[in-house]
Amino acid sequence: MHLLKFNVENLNLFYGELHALKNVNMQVHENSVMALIGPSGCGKSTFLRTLNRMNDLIDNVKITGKVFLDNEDIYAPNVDVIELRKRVGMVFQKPNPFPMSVYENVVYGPKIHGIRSKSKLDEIAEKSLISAALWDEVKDRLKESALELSGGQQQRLCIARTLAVNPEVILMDEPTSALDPISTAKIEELIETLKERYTIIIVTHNMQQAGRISDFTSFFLNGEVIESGPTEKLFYNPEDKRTNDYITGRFG
Ligand SMILES: Nc1ncnc2c1ncn2[C@@H]1O[C@H](COP(=O)(O)OP(=O)(O)OP(=O)(O)O)[C@@H](O)[C@H]1O
Repeated sequence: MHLLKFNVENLNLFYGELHALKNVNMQVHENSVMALIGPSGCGKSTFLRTLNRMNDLIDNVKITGKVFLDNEDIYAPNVDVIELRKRVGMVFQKPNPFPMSVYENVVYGPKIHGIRSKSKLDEIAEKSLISAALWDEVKDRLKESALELSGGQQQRLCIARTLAVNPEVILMDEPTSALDPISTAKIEELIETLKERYTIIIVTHNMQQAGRISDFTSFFLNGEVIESGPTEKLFYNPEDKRTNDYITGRFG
């Protein structure tokens, strides 16, 4: 069994009066893919954002409980949130490249983190684009605006941008929901190779996708984790009737 990357204990999150995450407990293993599924509004994205403290940016949020990353509580007072977000990168639903060149998108993070050497930045750009399965398509277009790439290419560019700062975990919030089936298949293939080096946690509305790409799945409902475990078990032999009802399409 892989080492534990995240260990979440009794996590609660409130947006003002709204109790959006209720006593969530979860363990995520290193070099695995965890899918978060559940109907709209059940707290999947909120939970994902607690793992790199993106909710800190939202007003009026209160969080209790613990989130351990490699046994360190990421909500402890001495935690450097910038460093945390470098270790735990994020890819969003809509590809959001910066309005700059393909190359500048990828080296943006490394530059902010102080890397100045052109040859080093070139190396990072090439390596990250290769890892994001985009290099062959853009190696002659590095100076072009990222906004000229197709949607699927833009999303792989966003993945390359995340990889460029050397993360340990990649959070993905419905990364293929805005993409066509071919681009989706490319991202799914990519996730399969990325998990050899990274831990991946992905929100998806697409149950087939969860079945194809994840090792573990957690089913959320109304802010609670109803069931969490190996994907095959959750899909073919769920313990909770609500899980069964959801995966067989009875609601959501
Ligand atoms: N910034 C916010 N401020 C206040 N309430 C919020 C905020 N973000 C989310 N919520 C509320 O928290 C609950 C959980 O939302 P969340 O986006 O985490 O669910 P989700 O399962 O990811 O939904 P979806 O699948 O539709 O993206 C919802 O009731 C939502 O309206």
